[in-house]
Amino acid sequence: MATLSSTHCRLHLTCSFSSSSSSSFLQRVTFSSNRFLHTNLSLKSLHQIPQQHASSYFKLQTIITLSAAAATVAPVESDNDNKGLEEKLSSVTSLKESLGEFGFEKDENESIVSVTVVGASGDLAKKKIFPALFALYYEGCLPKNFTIYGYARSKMTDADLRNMVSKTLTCRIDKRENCNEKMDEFLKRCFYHSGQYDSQENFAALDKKLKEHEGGRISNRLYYLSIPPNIFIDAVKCASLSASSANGWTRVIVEKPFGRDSESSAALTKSLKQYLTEDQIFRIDHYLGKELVENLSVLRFSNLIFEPLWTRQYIRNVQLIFSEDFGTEGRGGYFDHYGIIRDIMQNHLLQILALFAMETPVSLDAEDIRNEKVKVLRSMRPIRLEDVVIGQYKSHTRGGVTYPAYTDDKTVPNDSLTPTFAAAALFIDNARWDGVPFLMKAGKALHNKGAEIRVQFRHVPGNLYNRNIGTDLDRATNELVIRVQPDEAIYLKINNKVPGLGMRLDRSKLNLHYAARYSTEIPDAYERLLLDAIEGERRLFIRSDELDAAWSLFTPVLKELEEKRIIPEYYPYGSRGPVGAHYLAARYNVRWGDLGVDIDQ
Ligand SMILES: NC(=O)C1=CN([C@@H]2O[C@H](COP(=O)(O)OP(=O)(O)OC[C@H]3O[C@@H](n4cnc5c(N)ncnc54)[C@H](OP(=O)(O)O)[C@@H]3O)[C@@H](O)[C@H]2O)C=CC1
Ligand SMILES: O=C1O[C@H](COP(=O)(O)O)[C@@H](O)[C@H](O)[C@H]1O
Repeated sequence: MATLSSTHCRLHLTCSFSSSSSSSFLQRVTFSSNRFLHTNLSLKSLHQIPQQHASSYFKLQTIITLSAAAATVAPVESDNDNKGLEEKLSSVTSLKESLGEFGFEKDENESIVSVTVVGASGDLAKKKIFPALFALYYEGCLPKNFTIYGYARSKMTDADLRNMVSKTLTCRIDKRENCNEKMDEFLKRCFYHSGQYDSQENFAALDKKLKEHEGGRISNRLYYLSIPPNIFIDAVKCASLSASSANGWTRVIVEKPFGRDSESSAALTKSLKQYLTEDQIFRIDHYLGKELVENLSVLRFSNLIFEPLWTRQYIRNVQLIFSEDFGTEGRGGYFDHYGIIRDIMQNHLLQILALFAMETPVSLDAEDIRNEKVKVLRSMRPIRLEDVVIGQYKSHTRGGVTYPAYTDDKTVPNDSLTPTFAAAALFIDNARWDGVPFLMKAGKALHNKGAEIRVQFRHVPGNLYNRNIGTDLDRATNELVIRVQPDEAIYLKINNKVPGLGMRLDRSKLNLHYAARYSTEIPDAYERLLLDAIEGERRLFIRSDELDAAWSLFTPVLKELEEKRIIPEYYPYGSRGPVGAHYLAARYNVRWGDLGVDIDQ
């Protein structure tokens, strides 16, 4: 038995080989990474892997490389085994040849990945995309051959772009070894091309430059649309018609908003599909790239103690909470057209809800997971207007500082009714979740910044310790908190005996505090998602039917709010938001978990 293992960035792969001639060459390939948790592939089944399973060329290539190496080093124990070795080598050869069937290249040196950031002069590109690409480069996660292009209308030279990007690379790893050296290497791979978003000619000029870098190798091209939504289609059309890869893949990351209701979203999808196939479209929801959101399924499906409790029998309510302690500063123009329900709830919080509530997927494959999420979304009860509370922040003076009202933003109309806060009660009408309120709350200009999932469990029936707990049984229910950000943590509130001779109970936490438990830094969501897009992994991107289901849920209530011109409840900048959110929760016998005094220990 020979065992080999290898690491390629996030991939950990072990091949186990049998030296017995009677068994097939590749007894087992144990393929483990943070997404392929455990997959056994036989040599035969390897030929049958659908392309979406073998989600990146790197993974297959690693198998091939290791297979070849293992065949060479496999211990030869008898004459029979010599014959076995010949078979092994011929299998490896045919395996290598079969790469073509998967559409993957044979050698990393023969291909190159170009990432073009469309809208490179903008806020998101500077704040998130370039730093994420650098972090991936620093960690050795980008392919050996890669080029990064910035594309926008602004007139800039390569040097200007590098200068602009270098200012943003004060990223999480800037204090680490060789950071400056790595930054210089990275910046040398960054280039700029100025052009209009609706000019095929300008994109053709980009194509020419990309080809020069590609130098005849297999070209794989990723476009990141970091531009306002009204120009998505122009840019996709031009990139697709004038600057697609001729011999490799072309993928496009599309930023939200994906429309503002069912109709506009369907129209956007239809237009995108004039130029791209669904497989080429990577609709990003960066919350899916956050570490603790990614961990949700692991927590649930790999711990026996959670999954049996994940049902209406034990869970009283689930809360999905997002808050920011700043307003729409600088983004009022965009925000006023969308509002907090479209900005946060319809996408980020709903995606978390779907992941939280889905049934066990058949596998960790992207399609299996997305199938389960769609089922949840399609089982949701239409949202009633009376189950929604909206608010808008008003000016507030504290400690001598005056904080602006939402409508003080010059790009926002004075009479805007756009909600900057919303709370809603949602229900999933299926066997698992029947009657369990899923409460969402999202707001800007609140007293703190954070995102968390709170799971409140039912009371202990016939609790022996009721007398010790007192009258407020709600305070004694268990609560599981998944703090997505900041200061990532997962903790479970339990009742515990205070040490001593008496019988006094208190509430304590079983606390998995990431900063204390793990020394590794948590990667930014954009790093994970960019890497996934490069590797062709679609699990964390939104499929078009998911998007349709999400809009079907929210569009009617959004329309009703707008048609009836519902006045938002005004709340002071920096406060805890409108009191209406408490009444909404109380209607379902729920108390927002983030408002109580949390336990420190
Ligand atoms: N910023 C953020 O935090 C987030 C942004 N997003 C989404 O990402 C995308 C990009 O966001 P962001 O970087 O903030 O956007 P910007 O407003 O900064 O726009 C990006 C670039 O697009 C070009 N541009 C801007 N307005 C127009 C216009 N009307 N017509 C043509 N070109 C224009 C500009 O480049 P030039 O003039 O050089 O061509 C600008 O630098 C948007 O879809 C946004 O909704 C999503 C989540 C968070
Ligand atoms: O998509 C968006 O997300 C940000 C919040 O993202 P986070 O990762 O910083 O929590 C929000 O500010 C913005 O309005 C919204 O468009």
